[in-house]
Amino acid sequence: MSTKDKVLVLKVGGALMQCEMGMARLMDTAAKMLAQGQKVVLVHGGGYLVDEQLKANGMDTVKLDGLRVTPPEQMPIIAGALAGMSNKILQAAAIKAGVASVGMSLADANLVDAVIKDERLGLVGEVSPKDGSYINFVLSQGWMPIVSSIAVSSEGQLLNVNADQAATVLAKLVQGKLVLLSDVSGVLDGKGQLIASLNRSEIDDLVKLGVIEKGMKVKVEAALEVAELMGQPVQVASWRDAAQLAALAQGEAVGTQIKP
Ligand SMILES: Nc1ncnc2c1ncn2[C@@H]1O[C@H](COP(=O)(O)OP(=O)(O)O)[C@@H](O)[C@H]1O
Ligand SMILES: CC(=O)N[C@@H](CCC(=O)OP(=O)(O)O)C(=O)O
Repeated sequence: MSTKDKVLVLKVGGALMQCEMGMARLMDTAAKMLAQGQKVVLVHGGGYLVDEQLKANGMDTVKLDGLRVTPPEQMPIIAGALAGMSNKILQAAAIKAGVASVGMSLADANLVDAVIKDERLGLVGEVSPKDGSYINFVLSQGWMPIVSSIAVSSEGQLLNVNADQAATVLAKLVQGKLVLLSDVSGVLDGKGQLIASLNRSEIDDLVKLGVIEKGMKVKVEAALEVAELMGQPVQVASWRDAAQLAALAQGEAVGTQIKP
């Protein structure tokens, strides 16, 4: 299978939804890729919107090791911000760029199995791939799935899944190529310089030193899991950087390569 035959699983972080220009550029890039026959799954976060909505409802944000502690009373607001607001803002940007999309979440069509990850985190989900038939059907129609990281357990409980982890599961489900786009150009070293590539032992060292922390720690660990499982590099780059997006559309390596 050539690289282009592989589905591209593109994950964007929540800061994108606050940047009209960033969304327009990203969707133009997606439109170009689709026109070239490249299948794209867009997975999104929305952490900033969740923070805003919790605040507007008088609730606090607590994070543990980059993951949001999710008490039951926050779940409706979190689901609304991610599966509702963020998902539809991105669909609107897609439509504006001429991209036909299907807005969905991890709860759709048996995509994943979801369980509570760790009682200390409340309603945070851990997901594993289950059934790719619906997402593959959507891709076969030339539509772009836009997927939020809200899942539902077999007991019918809504669960909040970190969006980088959601992207890894979808990459496994469609055997795709994973690119994680954030608001930084990649993984940065202690001096703020872009690191071109990282393997497990280098990541462990930088985590121990506290250079890679919070959301970036979750991200590189998610990337490493897919890189090792699928024997291919995962890229961490930025949706803000027009040059990186243009290179991505050409199938070039961008940002930091997380290598098996
Ligand atoms: N070594 C690092 N290099 C780059 N960013 C880092 C690093 N360590 C921590 N970060 C933080 O991680 C953030 C990206 O993670 P996160 O906020 O979860 O992004 P997203 O919402 O795009 O998934 C950066 O904006 C930065 O604040
Ligand atoms: C469990 C957990 O942390 N869930 C995340 C889901 C959204 C997300 O990951 O958004 P970004 O990609 O913008 O960071 C949250 O509630 O913020």
